[in-house]
Amino acid sequence: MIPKVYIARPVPAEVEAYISQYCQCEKWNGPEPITRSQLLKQISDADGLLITGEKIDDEFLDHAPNLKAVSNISVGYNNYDLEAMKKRNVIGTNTPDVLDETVADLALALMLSTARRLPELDKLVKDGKWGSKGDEPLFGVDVHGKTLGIIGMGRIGESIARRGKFGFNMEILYHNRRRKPEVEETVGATYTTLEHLLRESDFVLLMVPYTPETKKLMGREQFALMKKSAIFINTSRGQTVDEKALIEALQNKEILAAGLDVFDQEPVAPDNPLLTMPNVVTLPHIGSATHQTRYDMAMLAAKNLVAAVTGSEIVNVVPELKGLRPLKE
Ligand SMILES: NC(=O)C1=CN([C@@H]2O[C@H](COP(=O)(O)OP(=O)(O)OC[C@H]3O[C@@H](n4cnc5c(N)ncnc54)[C@H](O)[C@@H]3O)[C@@H](O)[C@H]2O)C=CC1
Ligand SMILES: O=C(O)C(=O)CO
Repeated sequence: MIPKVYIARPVPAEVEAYISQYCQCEKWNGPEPITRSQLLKQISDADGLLITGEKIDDEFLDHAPNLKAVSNISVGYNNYDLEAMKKRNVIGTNTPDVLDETVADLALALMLSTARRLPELDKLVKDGKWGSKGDEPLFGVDVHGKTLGIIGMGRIGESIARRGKFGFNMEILYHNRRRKPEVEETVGATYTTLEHLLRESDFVLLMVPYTPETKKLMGREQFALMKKSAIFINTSRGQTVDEKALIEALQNKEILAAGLDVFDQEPVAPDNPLLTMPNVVTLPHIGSATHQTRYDMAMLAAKNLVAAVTGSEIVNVVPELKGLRPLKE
């Protein structure tokens, strides 16, 4: 039997063609992203699914009794209810490695644009107010030579650390679930406690996955430990931050500024106070969004999916679901 797969997100034609060589494909063609209720109607006979971040939980799996594999076009897989998937023997995959350098570029871009106030000053120039903001000088703060504290020294964290060290001569502190001697060796990074990192860093950058353990990892207490002159960057997931505490820390000038690619609620609510703060640079979750990298991610996700539904060796099963074998029909 040829496996049936449902492609819930737009993918390049080559990616669809690749999947079609092995599977019977259906895909979402709507102009807007597929909604959950629309997706639930499409999956009743699917063996495999290609998605980006849709929640895979008990309710979802109840609608997909044949499902063997879900392939995320993203490295983060906090959308997987791992227990629900384990219970039903549904494999989940993700797309690590191919996006590391692109996301690291974006993290540095966010650091630079927050420190040097690029969006604010870009707007000034375009509004015809070259060089003037009343009496206030248009000065920012340096990035080079400062201390960068990375929370979550994984694949992307390491790519960021290299840029900080070798591109900007920064001192790198890191906090991670486990110590990484290889990064200490290659980048000269120093492993430290979260508290020490927060106290010492000029830039605090969050690059952990979103898990029950990292939920609101940055809260009121953590922001209070940061230097008043420090900049907070979040390129992980919005839920790793207590957003209310971040807003208060900015309002109370406990920290200088923030650069955010991710938010607790996405798309971010139009009345979110972060959107009106000139010292906050906001992006619409575009860490990996270059043509090449999104192509590579989609192709990798397609290969993971095809391997999973055809019973070949799958490259990127997420660690918590390794060892599952799809039930044979
Ligand atoms: N903004 C964006 O567009 C993107 C965001 N991401 C997010 O970044 C995350 C990280 O991606 P990778 O570097 O590929 O993952 P990774 O698994 O290689 O690295 C994550 C690191 O965080 C550490 N960690 C986990 N829990 C921790 C805790 N409680 N305290 C301290 N350290 C902890 C792990 O030990 C690991 O070293 C993804 O899970 C995703 O949520 C990833 C890509 C793009
Ligand atoms: O891959 C991820 O986890 C993202 O957030 C988008 O690339």
